[in-house]
Order: sequence, then C-alpha cells, then structure tokens
Amino acid sequence: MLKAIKFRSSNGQLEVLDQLLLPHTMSYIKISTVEDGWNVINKMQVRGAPCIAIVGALSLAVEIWNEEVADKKIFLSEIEGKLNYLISARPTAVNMKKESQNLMEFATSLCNDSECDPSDMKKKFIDQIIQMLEKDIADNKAIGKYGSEAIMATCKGSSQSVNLLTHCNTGSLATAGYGTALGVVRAMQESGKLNRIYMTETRPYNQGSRLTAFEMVHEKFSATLICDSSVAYLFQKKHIKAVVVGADRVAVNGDTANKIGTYQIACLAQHHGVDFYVCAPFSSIDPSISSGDQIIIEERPEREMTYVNGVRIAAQGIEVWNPAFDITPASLIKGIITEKGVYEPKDLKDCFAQS
Ligand SMILES: CSC[C@@H](O)[C@@H](O)C(=O)COP(=O)(O)O
Repeated sequence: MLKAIKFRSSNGQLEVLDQLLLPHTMSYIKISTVEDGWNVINKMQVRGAPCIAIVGALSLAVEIWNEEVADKKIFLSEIEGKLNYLISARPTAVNMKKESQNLMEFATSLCNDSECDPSDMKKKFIDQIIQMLEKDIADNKAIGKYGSEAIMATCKGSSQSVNLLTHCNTGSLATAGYGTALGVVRAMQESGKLNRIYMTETRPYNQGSRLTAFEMVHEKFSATLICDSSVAYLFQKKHIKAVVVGADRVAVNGDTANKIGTYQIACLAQHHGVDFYVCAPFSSIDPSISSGDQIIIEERPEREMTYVNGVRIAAQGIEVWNPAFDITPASLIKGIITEKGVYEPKDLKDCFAQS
C-alpha cells in the first residue's frame, strides 16, 4: 500500500509524500517543525482530512521530541499555541480542530495530574499522537467493512459484484492507510464484490486522475477514470450501484462538506436512483455545527485552476472563483458510513446525544 506518512517512533523522524509531484515522482519531504507541518498542509503537498490532522499532530510531536520540558503549565500553553496555528493551515476539514481539542484535553489532564512530572507529560503526550496512526487505519478498516456490507445488503443475489463511483482521493494518500471511501472500495475488492471502480478527475487539483488513479493502478484494481462532466452519462450507461465519497466536515444534521463537485454528483445520483454514501470517521463529524450553512468553505488561489503544470490554460484576464469544497445536503445522502456503523443522516444527532 502507498504511504503518505513515514514516521519512525524510535527516533521521531517524520517524512511525508509530496502529493503535488504525483503521479510522476515519489519524493518524501522531511518534517522537523510545526511550521514545516503547516506549510505542507497549506500548499496541499499533504491533503485529505484525516491525513492533515495526523501530519499536523505529528509535526508537533517531532518539534517537541528533543525539547527539555521543565514546567508543565508553560509546556501546555506552548502546545496550545502550536495546535491553534496548525488548525489555521486549512479551514474546511474539521479533523485537525477535533484532534487538537482531544490532544488539549489529554494534555490538560496530564498537567493537572500531580503524579505526572514534566518529562512524563511530554512522553505521554507524544505517545498519544503516535496512537493516531494506528487508530486511523483501524477506523478505516471498520468503515470498509460496514460500507461493503451496507452496499451488498441492497443487492439482489449474493454472488453479484458491483460498479462504484468515487470522487477526489480518500485512499492511503488521504489517511494513515487503507482509506475511507476508498477503504470501502478496498473491502469490496477483498471480498470479491467489486466489479469496477470509476473515479472522476476531480478538477481543478485532479486528486482523482493524479492520486486515486495512481493508487488504483498501484493496487491493480479494475478501475476507470472519467471526466467530472461524464457522471450523468456514466449513471445512464454503466450500472453504477453506489457512489462513495469522503468528507471534510459533517454537520450534525448530516450535511456534508467534501471536495467541490460532490454536491452535483449527489444530485445526479438521486435523479438516477443511485445510492450515495459518505464515508468518514467520527473525527470528521462536527457536533458544534447544526447544518452545512455554518461550514466555512476554503477558496483556493486562482492559479490552481488556470494553470496546469505551469502552463496557463485559461484566457488571460478572466475572473476566477475556485471554492475547494461544496456542501451536499443530508437529503441526498443515503448513509454516513463510520467506524461505528452506518447512520442515516437524521440519526447522527441522537448518536451524539447518547455519547
Ligand atoms: C479521506 S479524505 C476525505 C476528504 O478530505 C476528501 O474527500 C477531500 O475532499 C480532500 O480534499 P483536499 O482538498 O484534497 O484535501
């Protein structure tokens, strides 16, 4: 499996795959500081909501790796400042914000624990960050299993294999490994239930043609790339059983922010009677947001749209609007596939009330 993150827990060495150079060049960038982490996230050398949170947190771990911590309160305020800085790298994905809150709660409890000395606090804090890597892979495998079961439960005939469509990149490159929506695809492939995965190019940054296509070729899946504008025709012609996409932030009512173009695919899926699933860990659900209207949508530089590989492809002088994400209303989503099971959007609220 491709690896977006290489982390050595023996000596605190962190490297991330430069996804701007894919699919032509596999080159890893060394990350030594929080500023390095912020930069690779902001420039989208690392992207994908779970991967952003893990790389952000690990950049803090490697920065403090050799630090002598003498005072717990000073250390707590240092990590709070650095986590807040990391959240500012990209605004739409909630995972970095949620993981920061979790890490701050954990660090505060260590700070208040009189049995824990400053160096213990640092060690335990770093260990907590490292656990995020394993947890993300385990969560993705659970998402894959639940998603595969949910899709196959709607099929008539147990031996059937199906065609799926995905958008953007949600695989090993967007997570610690295995993937969310691509994790569902992977689980279906492993159980012989995948006939073919179709993927959109995902303009303007081309996560589909550069990254998902790269992963699928690498894994030797039966996979086909389509233009973003071919989705309606694909639904007419290719017997697509379901759409599986990831999420950058899910509101409590199920409205979902994901890569620009997701909303129009959901509209087309409804028109054609194709099931539309969002696949995301609980860390992508934002309990503080009641609906999608409150989600801040990142707008990226116009150059990402008007240039391809340094060559301008748009007419000089044209004005450009380049939102990186859109909001798919909950009414278009059949299920939200998480590591705890599959929820109808209307049931998410109760799920938070219970926990
Ligand atoms: C498991 S990744 C889920 C989402 O983060 C993904 O679908 C997506 O929209 C990524 O956007 P990106 O702008 O490439 O970070």
